[in-house]
Amino acid sequence: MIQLETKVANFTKKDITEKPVQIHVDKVNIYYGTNHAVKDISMPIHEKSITALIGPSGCGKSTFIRTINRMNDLIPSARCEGTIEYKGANILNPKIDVVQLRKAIGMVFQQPNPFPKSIRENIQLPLKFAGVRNKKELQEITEDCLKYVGLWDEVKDRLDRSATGLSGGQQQRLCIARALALKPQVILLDEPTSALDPVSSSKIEELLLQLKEDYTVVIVTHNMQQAARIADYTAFFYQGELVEFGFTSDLFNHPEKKSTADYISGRFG
Ligand SMILES: Nc1ncnc2c1ncn2[C@@H]1O[C@H](COP(=O)(O)OP(=O)(O)OP(=O)(O)O)[C@@H](O)[C@H]1O
Repeated sequence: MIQLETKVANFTKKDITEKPVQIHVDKVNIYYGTNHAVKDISMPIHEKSITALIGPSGCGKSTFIRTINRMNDLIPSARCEGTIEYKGANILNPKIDVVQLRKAIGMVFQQPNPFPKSIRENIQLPLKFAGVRNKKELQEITEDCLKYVGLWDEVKDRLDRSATGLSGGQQQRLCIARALALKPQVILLDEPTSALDPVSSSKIEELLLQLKEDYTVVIVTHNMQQAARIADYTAFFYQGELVEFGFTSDLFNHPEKKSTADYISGRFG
């Protein structure tokens, strides 16, 4: 049992109004060929909350988060078993409409990956692909999403310039805006700030706290202070297993497992 000196989160357990579970993960196993990368994971993902996935390199965090919107389908050797129940269906069912799934469950990656197109096209191309044709509607959604991520004032005069001319932090906020344009319910973020400077990272953290008012957020992070600052729930992964899951304040202040305590106190990882 360890006590961190720093205040790990700006809430206590009793301040959280626990939201309903939106995604039920049950006995999920993921393999790359014979490598059993994720082992028998079961956990809830609560709606309009931030759930952080932490753990040392190679413990399966990215593999697991990618499975929630079937991004692992793109890896030929990947195979997944178990149930991830969302809206009454199993996300892992091969018959599920993956395009619809990825609209509902968007993803943002470690390296900002805007399309090498204009800022406007970054928001509007996925919308056009999804069938939105009305110019006024396209313009409104573009403005709303860029405002939501706090980018509108910075880019409104250069919407037709290349997105690759933006700073890393701006690009990452654009990628979040692009995901929001498709009106998702859930946003998955795989180490969204690890390639950014501290000021840009802090803006993204503020944005994530704002996002959870309207969206369910799942984030992989190597930065334990970040998990402690923003997450309502934290899951500690180690060697492919989910060692501990709980309220962030409990997990950081009163970890139940020795390996959790060792990891969050920096004794390994
Ligand atoms: N595309 C892939 N093909 C084959 N094996 C993979 C692939 N991606 C990950 N793995 C393997 O799956 C296991 C878990 O890796 P994963 O990247 O999910 O861990 P992680 O916790 O996200 O690590 P990191 O924090 O370094 O990103 C590792 O053994 C890794 O080598």
